[in-house]
Amino acid sequence: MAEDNLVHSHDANHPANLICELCKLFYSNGWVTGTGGGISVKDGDLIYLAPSGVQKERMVPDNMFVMDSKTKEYIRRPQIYKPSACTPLFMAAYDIRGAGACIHTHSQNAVMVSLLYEKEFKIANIEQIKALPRVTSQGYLGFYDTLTIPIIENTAHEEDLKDTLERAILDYPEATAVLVRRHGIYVWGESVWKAKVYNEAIDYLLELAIKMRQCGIAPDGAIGSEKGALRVE
Ligand SMILES: CSCCC(=O)C(=O)COP(=O)(O)O
Ligand SMILES: [Zn+2]
Repeated sequence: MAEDNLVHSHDANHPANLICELCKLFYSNGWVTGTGGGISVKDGDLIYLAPSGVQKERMVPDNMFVMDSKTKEYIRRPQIYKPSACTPLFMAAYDIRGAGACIHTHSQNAVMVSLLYEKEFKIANIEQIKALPRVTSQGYLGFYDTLTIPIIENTAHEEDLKDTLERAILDYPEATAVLVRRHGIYVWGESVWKAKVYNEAIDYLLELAIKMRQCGIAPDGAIGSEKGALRVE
């Protein structure tokens, strides 16, 4: 294919190589098993997308789709595959937030939290929150800040999440992620590495919140509110 030079590179940081490397890592964390989930990367005007319905940990750069972000047309399109069903959702993060990469996982922590909370997930006063951006202003959240992630309802088909995901992105300008009930999470960032770190930090906080609730501790409670829960004096 004439456009193969768009995905063939010896540079480990080339988007086509990064998508394959990161999907292996995400697979080992249980985030993209059974073909679900994935990652898209934007490089200048080019958007790199994985194929749909494939084992994400076994992909090679040659499998990648490349879209022109301005015309929204594919300039590389492997014939034996369809592009990821997450493409319209990744586009929402690029078009509305100017993201540099967007990750979708089927993390069980994300699914579990979506079952425990109604409209939004909140957690406060935990050190790991400091890995997450303020988004509407420079810098990162502080230890005493509250992280809020909206939750949208799932749909029968991934692409049909587009309108509600876009609504949530607009309604929660400080969010860098959206949870999808009974499904997983979308996390984006200014660059591929920031998106990766945000996704890791959020998953840590989701897992922690589940454990806190199991112990009767409110994840968004004030410091000291845990004293009534379990503490043995
Ligand atoms: C078991 S995967 C169901 C579809 C889905 O939720 C998903 O994330 C698949 O994305 P793909 O990139 O394979 O179209
Ligand atoms: Zn999915």
